[in-house]
Amino acid sequence: MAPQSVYIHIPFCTNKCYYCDFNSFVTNNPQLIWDYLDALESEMELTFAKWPVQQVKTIFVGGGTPTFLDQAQMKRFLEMVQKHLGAFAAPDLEFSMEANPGTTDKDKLRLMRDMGVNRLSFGVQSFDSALLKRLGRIHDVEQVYQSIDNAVSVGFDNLTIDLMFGLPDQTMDIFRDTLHKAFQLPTTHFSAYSLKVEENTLFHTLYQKDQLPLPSEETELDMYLLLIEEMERHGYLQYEISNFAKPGFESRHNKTYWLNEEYYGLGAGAHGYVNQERHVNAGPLAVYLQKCKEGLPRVEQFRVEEKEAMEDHMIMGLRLREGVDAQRFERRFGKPLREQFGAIIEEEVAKGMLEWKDGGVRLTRQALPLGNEVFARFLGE
Ligand SMILES: C[S@+](CC[C@H](N)C(=O)[O-])C[C@H]1O[C@@H](n2cnc3c(N)ncnc32)[C@H](O)[C@@H]1O
Ligand SMILES: C[S@@+](CC[C@H](N)C(=O)[O-])C[C@H]1O[C@@H](n2cnc3c(N)ncnc32)[C@H](O)[C@@H]1O
Ligand code: SF4
Repeated sequence: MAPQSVYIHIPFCTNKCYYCDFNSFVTNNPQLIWDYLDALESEMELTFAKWPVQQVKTIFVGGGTPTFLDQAQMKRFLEMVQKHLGAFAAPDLEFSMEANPGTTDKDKLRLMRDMGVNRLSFGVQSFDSALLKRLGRIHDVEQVYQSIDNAVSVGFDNLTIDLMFGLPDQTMDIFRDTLHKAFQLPTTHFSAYSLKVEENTLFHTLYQKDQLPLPSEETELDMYLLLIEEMERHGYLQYEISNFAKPGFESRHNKTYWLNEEYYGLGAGAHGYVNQERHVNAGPLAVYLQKCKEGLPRVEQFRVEEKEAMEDHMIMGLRLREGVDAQRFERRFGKPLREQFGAIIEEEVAKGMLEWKDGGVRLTRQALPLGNEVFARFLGE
């Protein structure tokens, strides 16, 4: 069965945020973007010729900052998506695009909506202007409201917001205020991540010099618990460690990943999972562009053997609040979940980290902040 989800990466940003190590580049050369779009189209052609699309249920355009594209570039990009995927779109296609406050005028948003985008993911991070500056974001709080107003006014009704916590000098009160402001907005979904200090970022340099005043681990945990409590109180159900949705508005694209299903991955640095093989594309722009002239832009590709697929299945699936469904596991691998992982599961159940519920196994509430420790148990056994 061909993948039913497509990820497309747009690796450009106005500025590099101080904490970010995602594959993104700052450029003021429009030609580079046009060249990138040509390369992307050649990757699409080769990919879909080799592994033909049957039906597409989700498309996710991420970055970088997809809305960094100007009106003409956005039009070219969306026409390309239409040309290669339009005929295969499921009637209830979820078509998400990341949008950064400060890069979303009404005309661009209207074009996006007219060309089929039906879900926007706003990178807001915080409703505290000082903190936004501290993060190196290009927008202030006013621009968040403006962007969301623009989106609603051109007809978007499925909006998600990314937030971050555990940020330098962020107090519980600042975070509580951010949540309070977030709940005033017409959103169906939130993602909230605790800051990870990544190598090769300004934050990492500051951290090493002891100049990054992060909240204590205890405060960070309190923020996470506050997040869960407040989301629930406002009707957003926690369906994954970092994700919350009004009922029916879970991200179907991201569920592809958590359910360990296959997806096409296109663009610089994108990863994909097609025909039982995982692959990673070249990240640096020059390499990606060059490789696309010669064929597929992949730098890594490997077949996922059954044992690894089972481990992935656990590690990804346990992120979901519904957990890993035992029947689904058995249907996919022809082997009962208890037979493959029973011993580890029972040990973790005894420790209070996992629990059986509705025919599946999932993290207990107390294990939610400690997921990584549990996931590690399923690796390389
Ligand atoms: C971690 S955020 C979550 C998005 C948002 N919170 C939502 O649910 O709509 C998504 C980011 O992960 C990265 N990403 C997702 N899928 C990817 C893929 N297949 N290949 C490469 N990067 C990917 C991209 O950088 C993208 O901006
Ligand atoms: C790759 S970004 C793309 C979204 C978009 N470019 C933006 O920043 O508005 C996806 C999300 O990952 C989160 N993120 C990025 N770097 C992070 C880090 N070092 N620690 C925690 N979350 C991070 C942010 O919430 C961000 O919105
Ligand atoms: S806008 Fe998003 S992708 Fe770009 S540098 Fe900032 S966090 Fe990273």
